Amino acid sequence: MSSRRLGSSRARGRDLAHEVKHFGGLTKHLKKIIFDSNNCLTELKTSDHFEEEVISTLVLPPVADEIVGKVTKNPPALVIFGQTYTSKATLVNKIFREDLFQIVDDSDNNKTWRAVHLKYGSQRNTRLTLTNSFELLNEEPGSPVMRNSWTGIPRVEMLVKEEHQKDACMLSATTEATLNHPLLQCKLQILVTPHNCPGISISQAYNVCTHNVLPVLLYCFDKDQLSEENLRDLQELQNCAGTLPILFVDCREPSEPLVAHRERRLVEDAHEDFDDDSAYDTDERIEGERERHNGLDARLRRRCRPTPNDRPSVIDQLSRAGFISSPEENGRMRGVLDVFTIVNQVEDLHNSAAIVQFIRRSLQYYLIRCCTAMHDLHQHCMNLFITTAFDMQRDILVTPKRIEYARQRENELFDSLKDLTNQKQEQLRSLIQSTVADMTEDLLEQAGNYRFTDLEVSQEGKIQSQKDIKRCTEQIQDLVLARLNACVVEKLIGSVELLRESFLGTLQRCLASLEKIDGDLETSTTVALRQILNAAYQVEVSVRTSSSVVRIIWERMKEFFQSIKPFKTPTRVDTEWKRKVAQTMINNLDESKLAKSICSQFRSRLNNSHESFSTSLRQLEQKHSGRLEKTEEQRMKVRKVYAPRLARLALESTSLRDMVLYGMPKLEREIGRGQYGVVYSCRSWGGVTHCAVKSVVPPDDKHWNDLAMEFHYTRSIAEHDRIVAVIGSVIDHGYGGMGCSPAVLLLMERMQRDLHTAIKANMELPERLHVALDVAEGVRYLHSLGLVHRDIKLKNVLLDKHDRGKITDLGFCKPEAMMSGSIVGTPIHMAPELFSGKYDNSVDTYAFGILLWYVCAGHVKLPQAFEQCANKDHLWTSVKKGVRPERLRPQFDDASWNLMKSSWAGEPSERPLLGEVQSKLQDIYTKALAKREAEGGGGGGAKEQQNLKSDTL
Ligand SMILES: Nc1ncnc2c1ncn2[C@@H]1O[C@H](COP(=O)(O)OP(=O)(O)OP(=O)(O)O)[C@@H](O)[C@H]1O
Repeated sequence: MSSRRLGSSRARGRDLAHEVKHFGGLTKHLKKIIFDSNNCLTELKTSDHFEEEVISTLVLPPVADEIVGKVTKNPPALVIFGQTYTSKATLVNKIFREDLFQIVDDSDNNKTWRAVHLKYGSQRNTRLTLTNSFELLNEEPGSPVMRNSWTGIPRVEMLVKEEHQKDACMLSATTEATLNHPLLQCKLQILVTPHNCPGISISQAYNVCTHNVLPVLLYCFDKDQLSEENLRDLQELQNCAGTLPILFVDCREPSEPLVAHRERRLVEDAHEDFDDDSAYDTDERIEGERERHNGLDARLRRRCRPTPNDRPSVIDQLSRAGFISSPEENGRMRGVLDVFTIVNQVEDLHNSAAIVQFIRRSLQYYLIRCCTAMHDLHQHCMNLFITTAFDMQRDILVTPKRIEYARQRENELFDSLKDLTNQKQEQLRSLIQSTVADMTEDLLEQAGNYRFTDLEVSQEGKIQSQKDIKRCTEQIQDLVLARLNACVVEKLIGSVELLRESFLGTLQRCLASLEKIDGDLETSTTVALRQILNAAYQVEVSVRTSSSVVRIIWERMKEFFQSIKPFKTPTRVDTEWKRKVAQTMINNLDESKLAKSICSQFRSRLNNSHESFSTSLRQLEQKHSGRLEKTEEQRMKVRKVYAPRLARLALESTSLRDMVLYGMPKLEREIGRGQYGVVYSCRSWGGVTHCAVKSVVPPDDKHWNDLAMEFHYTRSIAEHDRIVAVIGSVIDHGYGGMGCSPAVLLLMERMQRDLHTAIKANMELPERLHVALDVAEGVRYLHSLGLVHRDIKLKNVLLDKHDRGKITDLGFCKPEAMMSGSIVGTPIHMAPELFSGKYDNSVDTYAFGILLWYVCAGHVKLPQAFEQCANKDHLWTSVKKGVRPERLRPQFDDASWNLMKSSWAGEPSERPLLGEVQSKLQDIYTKALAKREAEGGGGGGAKEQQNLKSDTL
C-alpha cells in the first residue's frame, strides 16, 4: 500500500547539517503558508466584504509578526557566548574539527576579542565589517583588506589592538570569515560574541550577534567556578533570550570521573531524545541507535555510579541560579525548551545527539511559534467568517420579515385610526358640545376681562378705526378658540394616545432597526417616515399646541368663525362688548358640522400619511433587497471561497506545527476503508497511545477544501465524550513522489469497531439502545454548537472497548449559516427536504430515526421499502412521497416505533427535539434492560436474531 510508507519514509541524519537542512525544508512549507495567507488576506482586504474595523484585525500581532519575519528571512546561526575566550575558541574548534581559533595560553582571556561571524564561502576569507553594513575597514594602512588562504583565522583579525581599545567603531566591528565547510554550506552560520570588549555589554553583544540571524544560543565554560560577573552576564543573557533556550557547554579538560559523569549525562540526554522525538527518525535507525545507546548506557552505568559529589560545582551554581534544572529534579529539564545538556569534549561534536537535539529544539521553538501565530490568525479569520455568515444569514432572513412587519403594523394602525375617526365623529360632536357648555360662563368671564394687545384703546373703551375693531374682534375670537381648542384637543388626543404604545412603539423600533442594518442606506428615508408618522398620528403628543390635531381643529374653527357675519361697529369695546363677541361665537357654534369637518380633515391627512408611509416603505424595501442580494453574494463568497481557503491554510499551519512537534506517524495495520480514505492503526503519536490515522489524498481543490473544513470544525469543538477525538494532523508532502498530491493524515483516538460491525456481530438490544442514546447525546452536543452533522449513519458511530458510542466523520458537518443547501449524506439516511436545498439541523434527527430502525431491528439489511428501489433516484422519489422503513414485529414495540416515526417525519417541524428523543429512548432502554433481566439476562441477542430471521423470511 503506497500510503503505508508514509510513516517510515525519508531517513534523516542526526548530524547538525541534516538538522539544519530539515529545518530549511520545514521553513519552505511555512513560507508557502505565509505567502498564500498574505495573498488571501490581501484579497479579502481589497474586497468590500468586511468593514474596515474587521479588516484591521486580520493581521499578526506585532511580536508574532516579528518572529515570523525573522524565521522566514534569516538563516539559523549558533551564537556562542562564553565564560572565557578559550572556552569559545575550544567549542568552535570542536565544531569544525580543526583549530580555526588559535589558543595560545590563558593570557588570551585577558585580551580584547571582537565578534566573529563564520559563513559559507567557496574560499577562506576574512574581512572586517561594521554591524549592518558592508563597509570595509582597513585595519592597518596599506594592508590588504581581505586576508585569504589561512588555515586558522588569523588572530590579528579578531584581536582588538591596544590603540583601538577606545575606538567604538573598531570595537563593534565584526570579523567575518568565510570557509567551505559542509556545516556552513547547509546555511548554518556561527557567531562568536565579542570578549572583553570595553563598553560592550552582554545584551549589546546579544543584539549585534542575533540581529540578522535566527539564533541558537550556546554558553560555554571552562572553569570549575562561575564568577559573580559570569553569573550576572548569564542573567543578562537570560533576560535577552526570554523563552529561547540556552545550551550550556562544558569545555573543561576532563578528569576521569568527570568524563564518566559527562558521558552518562550525554547518554541519558540522548535517550530522552529518542523517547521524546522518535518520530523524527526512521524506525530502523531509531532501533539501531536505541540498541547502541542501551549497550553503552549499561556499560557506563556499571563503570560509574553517579553520586552527588560527581557533579561539578559549576553545574550546582547554574542549577542554584535557576539556569538549569536542579539535581533534585532528577536532572530533567525545566519546561520543554529549557534545555540542559553537558556536551563532553567528544571529537565528533556536530554528531553529538545532545547538541543536535538542542539545535533541533531551538529551531522547533521558532517554527512552532510561527505556525502557532499563523494558525491563530487563520482561526481568527475562520471564526470571523462564521460569525459574519451568521450575521448575513440573519440579515437575509430577518430584514424582509421586518419590512413585512412594519407594513402590517402600519396597516393596522391606519385601520384603527380610521375606525377611531369614524367612531369619534359623534363623540367629538358631543365632546365639543359638553366642553362648550361646561366652559361658557368661564369663557365669557375671560373674554370680558380680556386686555387687548398692541392696540390703542382709550379708558372709556373708545376705538379709533374700523380696522382696530376688526383686530379687537379677532383677539377675542382667538382667545375663545384657544381655550376651546385646549379643552377639546386634550380629550381627543387622550383617545389617540392610547395607540401610541400598541402601534407606534414597536413600529418605530422596527423602523430603527431597518435603518441600522445598513449604514449606507439614506437615513432620511426613515427619518421622513417617522416624521410622517409623527404628523399623522400624533406621536409627539407632549408638544400639543403644535400637534396636527390641534392645528386641524384650530384651522377648522377659524374658518368657521370667519364665515360668521361681521359685527356691527361698536361705539365702545368694553366688557359687555367683549362678552357679546364671545357669546355670539359660542351661539353660532355648530358642533355637528365642526366635528364632521374635523374628522374629514383628519381622515384625509391620515390617508395622505398612509400613502407616504407605503411609498417610503416600498423605497426602503427596494434598497434593502438590493443590499440583501449583495449580502447573499458575499455570504456565498465567504462560504465558498474565503472560508475553505483559510480552512486549508489553517489545516496546513496546524499540520506543520504537529509535524514539528511530533513528526510523521508510523502507520501500522489497515483497520478500515471509506470512500475517501484508508484508516490505519498507529501505536502512539503526540503523546497519545492507540491512535487511528485516516490517510486521505484529496484529488482536487474541492476535496481539499471539504477536508479542511471538516478538520476545522472537528478541531475547533471542545472535546466531548460522544465525539471521536481528533488528536492532530500531518501533511505528507512527499506522498506519491514529485508532482503528486500530498496526503493528509488525520490522527484520531482509536476505537474498537463501528456500530454497523457491532450490529452484524449480534450486539444485544440493550447495548444497541445504549449506543443510540450516546448518538443522540453526541448529535445534541453538535447542535448545541450550531453544527449540523449531515451524515449520521451506523458506520459513522464508533464504539470504544466498553461499547460506548462516539460520533465520527464530521466531513459534512457545518454550522447552519455556512451550509449552502448542498445535497450531502448517505442516501437512505437523507431527509426529503435535503433535496430542496433548504434544511436545518432536523436532517440529523431524520437520519437518527433511520439509524434507530437498524438499532431496533438488530440487523443491517435494508428496510424492504428501500430494498425495492432500483437506484438512488428511485429511493429519493419514494422518500419524498413519504415511503419509510416498515415496522418490524415483534422487534419494535409501540414506543420505539413511534419514536422512529416521529424522528423521520416528512415535515421537519414535526420531528422531536433531540432532548425529547433522548428521554423517550432512555425509557425504551430501561425497559429493554429490565426485560432482559426478567428473562434471566444474556442470550437475548441470539433469540432475537432468530426471531428476526424468521420474520424476514
Ligand atoms: N478512529 C477510528 N478508530 C477505529 N476505526 C476507525 C476509526 N475511524 C474510522 N475507523 C474505521 O475505518 C472505517 C473507514 O472510515 P472512514 O471514516 O474513512 O469511512 P466511512 O465513514 O466508513 O465512509 P465514508 O468515507 O463514506 O465516510 C470505518 O468504517 C471504521 O470502521
